Amino acid sequence: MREIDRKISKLLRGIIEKRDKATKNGKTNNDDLLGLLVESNMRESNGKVNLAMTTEDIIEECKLFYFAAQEVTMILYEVLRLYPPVIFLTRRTYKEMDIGGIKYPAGVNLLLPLLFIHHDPTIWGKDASKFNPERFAEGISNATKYQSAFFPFGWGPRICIGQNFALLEAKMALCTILQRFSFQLSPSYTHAPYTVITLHPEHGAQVMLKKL
Ligand code: HEM
Repeated sequence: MREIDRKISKLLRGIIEKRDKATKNGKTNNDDLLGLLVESNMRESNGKVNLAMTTEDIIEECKLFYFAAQEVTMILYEVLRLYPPVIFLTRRTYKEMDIGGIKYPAGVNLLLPLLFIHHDPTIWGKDASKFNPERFAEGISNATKYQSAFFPFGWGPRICIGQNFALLEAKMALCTILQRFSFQLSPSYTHAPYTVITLHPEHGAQVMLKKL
C-alpha cells in the first residue's frame, strides 16, 4: 500500500510541478481539470502562501476526482451489463473456420447472445441478476474470470467507435441532473425491459425529480 501510495504521489507531483512551472511561465493550461485547479489556486491565493492549496492538497484532490469518477463508471458498467442496449451481435463466417474447437463452413450466421452472457451466473456468480456496481470496483478484468464476457460495446476490430463518447455523455448528463435535482423512481414505474432494435423500458422510466 505504502509503495503504491509513494508511486502515485510521485507521479502526480511530477505532473503538478510541470503544470505549475508552465502556468508561472504564462502558458495557459486550463483545458483540463488539473490545469483549472492549478490556475485558480494561483489566482485565489494571489501569491499568499498560507491561502494557497499545497501540492499535497492538489495530489489528494486528483486522487479524489479519480476515485469519484471510478464509482460513476462502475454504476454505468453495471447498467450496461444488466441492460445492454444491443442484446446480441451477429457475425457470418466468410470462409471455413475453427472457432473454439468447432469447425464452421463458410456462410454460417453466428449469434453472440450478449444479454445472456451478461446474465450468466457461471460467469458472474450467484448474484448475476443483482444490480451490484461493486463487482466492477477493480475494473472489468476482475469482475469476471472471462475478460471478454463483458462486451456491451462489442469487441475486436468492430468495437463501438462511440463508446468513450457515450460513457462521457452519460456521465455529463447525470452530473448535470444531480447538481440540480435528487430523484427517485416513481411508484408508477413497471420494470419491463423489451427490445425494439435496442433494449428499452417498455412503459418508460418515470422518475420523480426534487429540486435541490
Ligand atoms: C451506450 C451507448 C452505445 C452502445 C451500447 C453501443 C454499442 C455498440 C456495439 C455493440 C457495436 C458493435 C456492433 C457489432 O459488432 O456488430 C457498436 C458499433 C458502433 N457504434 Fe456504438 N454504441 C453506443 C453508442 C454509440 C455512439 C454514441 C456512437 C457514435 C457517436 C456509436 C457509433 C458506433 C459505430 C459507428 C459503430 C460501428 C463500428 C464499426 O463497425 O466499425 N455508438 N456500438
